[in-house]
Amino acid sequence: MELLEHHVGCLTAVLQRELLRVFLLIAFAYCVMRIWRSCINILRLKNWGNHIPGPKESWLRGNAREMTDAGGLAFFLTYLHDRYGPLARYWDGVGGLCVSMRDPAMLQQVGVMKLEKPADGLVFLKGLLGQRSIGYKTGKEAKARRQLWHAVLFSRRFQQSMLSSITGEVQRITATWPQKNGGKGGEFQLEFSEAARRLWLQLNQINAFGPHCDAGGQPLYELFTEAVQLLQQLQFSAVPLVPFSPTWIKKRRLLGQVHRAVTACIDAAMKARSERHTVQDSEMRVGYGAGDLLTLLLEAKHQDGRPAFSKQEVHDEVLTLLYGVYDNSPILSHTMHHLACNQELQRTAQAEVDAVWGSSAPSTIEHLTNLRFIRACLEEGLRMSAGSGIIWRTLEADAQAGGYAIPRGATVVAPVGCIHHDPAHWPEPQKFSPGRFLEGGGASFGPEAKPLKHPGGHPLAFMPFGFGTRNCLGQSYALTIGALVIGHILQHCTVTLSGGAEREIALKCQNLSLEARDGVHLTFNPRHSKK
Ligand code: HEM
Repeated sequence: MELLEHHVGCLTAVLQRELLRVFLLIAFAYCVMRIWRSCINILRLKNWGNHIPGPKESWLRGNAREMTDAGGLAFFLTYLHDRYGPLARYWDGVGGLCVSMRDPAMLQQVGVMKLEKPADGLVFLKGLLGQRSIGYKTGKEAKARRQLWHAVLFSRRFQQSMLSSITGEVQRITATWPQKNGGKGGEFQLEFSEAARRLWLQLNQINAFGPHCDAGGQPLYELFTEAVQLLQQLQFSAVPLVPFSPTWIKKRRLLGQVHRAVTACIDAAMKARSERHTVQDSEMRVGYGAGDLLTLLLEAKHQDGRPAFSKQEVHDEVLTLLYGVYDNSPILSHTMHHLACNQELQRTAQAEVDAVWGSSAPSTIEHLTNLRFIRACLEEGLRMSAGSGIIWRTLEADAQAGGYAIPRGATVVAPVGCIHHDPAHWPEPQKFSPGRFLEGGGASFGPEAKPLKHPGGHPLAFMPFGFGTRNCLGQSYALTIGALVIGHILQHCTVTLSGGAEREIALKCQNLSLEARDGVHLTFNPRHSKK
C-alpha cells in the first residue's frame, strides 16, 4: 500500500512538473507569436506608409517632436497638410501609421462613416473611464447601447426636466456675474471662457445627476477635471510612472475618489427611486426621481423588461458622460466672442430671442429648438474654433484614397480644424457667418429659418461632433443647452469686446480641443429696450 502511495505521489509530482513545463512552453510560444506578429505588422505598416507623403520620423518616437514643436496635434495637422497636400501621413510611436485626409471625399473613399473602432486615443484615461462604457463598445452591442442612449436623451421626460432644472440654474449663476465683476446692476466685464467652463460643467452635472451631487464638499466635475488633467500630464510626460512614487499615489487617490463619488451618486439615486412614491411631487421636479440622466439610465429597460444597464454599466456610462462634456465649453465662449465682434449678427440673435421667448424664460423645449439663428451661431462658433481638433478611426481593411494604398490597421485621421477652414467648402473661412448653416443664407430667423442639410456642401465638411456610427451622442443636447445659455444672456444683455481684447481668438491645443489662449474678455451691458 505504502509503495503504491509512493508511486502515486511520484507520478503526481512528475505530472505536475510536466504540466508546468508544457504551460510555460505554450506561454512562451504565445508571447513569441505575439511579438512576431507585432513586428510583421509594424514592418508592413512601415512599408506601405513610406509611400505616402509625410515628414521623416524617429524610429521610436515617430513624429512626436514635430507635434510638440507645432504646439499640439491640431496645429501639427495644419502644418502637415500645408506642406504635404490633402493626404499626408505621420507616425505615432513605433509603427503607428496615421493617415490624415483633409478632403472629405477621401474620407468617404475609405468608408469612414462605417468604421467603428476608435483609435487608442482614450487609452490614457484607462482606470478613469470604465471599460464597459459605450466609448469602447463596437458591433451589435454598441448599436443597441446607442439606441438606449438616444431613447433616454430624446425622452420628453429628460428634456422637460433639463429645461426646468437648468433654466433656473442659468438664471442663478449668471445673476452672480455682475456682483463678482464689479457691476452693480449695470455694465460689467468678465473673462468669459472660465465663467463659461464652470457654467457648462455645472449644468451638465445637474443634467447628469440632479442638483445634489458632490464629492465630499467638492463638486464632482471639479474632481473629475483634476483627474483628467493629471492623466493628460502623465500621458505627455517623458518619465514613466514609477509605482509607489508620489505621482502614482496621487493618481490612485484621485481615481479612487472619483469612482467613490460616482458610486455614491448612483446609490443615492437608487435609494431615491425606491422611496419615489413617498416623495411629494413638488420635490421631484428637480433632482433624484426627476428626469436626470442617471435616474433615466437606472430605469431604462430592454424590450423584454430586463434592466438595460447593470449598476457597473451605469457607473461607466456616467463617467463617459462626464468626459463627453469635459472640454467643450468653448462652444459658449467662442460663439459669444464672435457675436460680440459682430454687433449686427448679435442684434439678429436678440431679435430672435425676443420673438421666440418674449420677455419670459423658456418654458417648452420648442422655445429652444426654435432659436434657429442662435443654433447656427453655435455651429459657426464650432466650425471656426471651438470644435474638436481631430477624430480617429482604425482602418479594418486595406483601402485606397487620393491615389494611395492605405493598409488595414492604419489610423485614418480626420483633421477637423483643417476641414472646417478649407475654402473649397467654406468661402472666406475666417469670417464668422452663421448664415452658412441656414437656407437662404440666414435671411430669416426663428421657426421660419430652415437649417441646411449639408452645410459646406458635403456630408463630411462639418464634423465638430464626429461622424458615422460613432458620432457624438450629445450633439443635439449640447446645442440645446448652448441655445439656452446664449439666449438667456442676449435676452438680458448686449455684449461687446472689452477694451484691448483682440478680435481674433488666439488658440491653444487643450487635450483634443482648441481653447482661447488669452481668455475671452467681454463687457456686458444690461438691455433696457427689452420687450
Ligand atoms: C459642444 C459640445 C460637444 C462636442 C463638440 C462634442 C464632440 C464629440 C466628438 C468629436 C466625439 C467623437 C465622435 C466620433 O468619434 O465620431 C464625441 C463623442 C461622444 N460624445 Fe460628444 N461632444 C459634445 C457634447 C457632448 C455632450 C453634452 C454629451 C453628453 C450627453 C456627449 C456625449 C458623447 C458620447 C457618449 C460620445 C461617445 C460616442 C461613441 O463613442 O459612440 N457629448 N463628442
